[in-house]
Amino acid sequence: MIPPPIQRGMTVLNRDLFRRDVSVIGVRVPTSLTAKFLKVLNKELFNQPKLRNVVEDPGSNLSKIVLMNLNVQSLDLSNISNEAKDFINTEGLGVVKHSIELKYDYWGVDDILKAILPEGSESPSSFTQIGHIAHINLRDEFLPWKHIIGQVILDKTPNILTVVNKTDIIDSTYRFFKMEILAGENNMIAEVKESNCRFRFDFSQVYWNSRLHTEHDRLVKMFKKGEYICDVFAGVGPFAIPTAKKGCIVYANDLNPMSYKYLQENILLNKVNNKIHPYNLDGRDFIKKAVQDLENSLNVVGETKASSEFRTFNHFIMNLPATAIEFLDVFKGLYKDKESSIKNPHVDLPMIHCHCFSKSVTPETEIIERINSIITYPMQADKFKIHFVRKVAPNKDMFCVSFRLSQEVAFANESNDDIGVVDTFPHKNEEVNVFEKTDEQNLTSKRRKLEGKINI
Ligand SMILES: C[S@@+](CC[C@H](N)C(=O)[O-])C[C@H]1O[C@@H](n2cnc3c(N)ncnc32)[C@H](O)[C@@H]1O
Repeated sequence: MIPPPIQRGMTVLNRDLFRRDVSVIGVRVPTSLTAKFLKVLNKELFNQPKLRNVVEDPGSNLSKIVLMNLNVQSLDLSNISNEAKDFINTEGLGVVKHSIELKYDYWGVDDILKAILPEGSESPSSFTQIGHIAHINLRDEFLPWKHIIGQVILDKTPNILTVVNKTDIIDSTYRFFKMEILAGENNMIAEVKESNCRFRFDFSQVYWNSRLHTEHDRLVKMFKKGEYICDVFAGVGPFAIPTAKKGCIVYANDLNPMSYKYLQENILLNKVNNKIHPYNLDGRDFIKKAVQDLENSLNVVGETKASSEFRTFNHFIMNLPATAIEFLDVFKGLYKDKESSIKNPHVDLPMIHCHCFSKSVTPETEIIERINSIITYPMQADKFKIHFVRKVAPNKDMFCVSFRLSQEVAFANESNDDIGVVDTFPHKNEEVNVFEKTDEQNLTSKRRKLEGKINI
């Protein structure tokens, strides 16, 4: 690939400085002979990405110019193959100089950034796409060029209207990242499609991670139509909504008022309002309330009364990996009032799917120890199924531990009211640093092209 002109020291993107006139040697060939001549040429051909080997001849409409490789620099064609030379001589073809003007549009993100950033830098061009938003995580060394990097990604990526830099500062409660807009529209309301459902949310105020797609699908697949599912840390609904769509009854909760707002919106968007009960509570309060609400609702429809069989959730989902294990104490004595009806061999206590991080070299042992110390009625290691979800940092992995709530824990003679509501983490609302819109016209035309595509 012909590189763009080097522009070290550029701090504001000037696209006009990315012009390059490339001088190419060409052979003027009658149109009728062009195909034959091309067969003779091999290594001699121009062969540059996105550029033609054969161009119009400005001097005649009866002939074409066949462009030679950039190694061929002299009109005497000294370094081309004998076969090609013979063809040219036999047919009496003329040799000309041809000029090609390359502009900013010709090069890709990496080419442009390599020309601007300090020599030897790895191009920081990789990003994750959330709807129309590209988010990158720039290393400190690239921060002086952050707006240029954002603008080049914006210019060269179809469907992207906003580029943000996601910093490592995470809201400790609601788990969303502080981010700043580097280029494009100040519009953080993303729409994405996952598991055949639509999700709309403000990416600067709620948690969303497309890398969890497989984990969302894995658990959703596990649930059977008609089961009762309790999603304790539901976010904007990536477990809850597909689960409801497959015919489960879902109780879904998130403490972040913005997640709750978009969870409700997504429930409507996906037409599952008769299947999901949304809550905006702390996880502990929610678990107690959801268990009670489900029981009341079953009583209303006569299910529990009609049979002496106890019914409750089939599954709890607890995806708050930083602290979910600490919430497991709420299950101690959660069903102690139901002991007589539940101690029926045909009744299963719920499965709990609790996400967590581990930095241990023996994560299984470490995780089980942590869970057992919280539930205080230790369970054997073989009662836990531990699934590796993903690597989140070089020495930190995310797991999902699945286990069935034990009778010892469920009927423990402890009042889980004593546990109280623990606000484990102070809430820190980071402000999103918003920059001026850039290249309004480009964006408007891009948006027009995108219209109809975004509404998935
Ligand atoms: C890691 S996110 C998971 C969201 C969603 N389940 C997913 O898979 O994308 C954890 C969620 O828990 C919520 N959260 C944090 N602390 C909470 C608490 N004490 N009670 C309920 N929700 C909480 C956060 O707002 C966040 O949306």
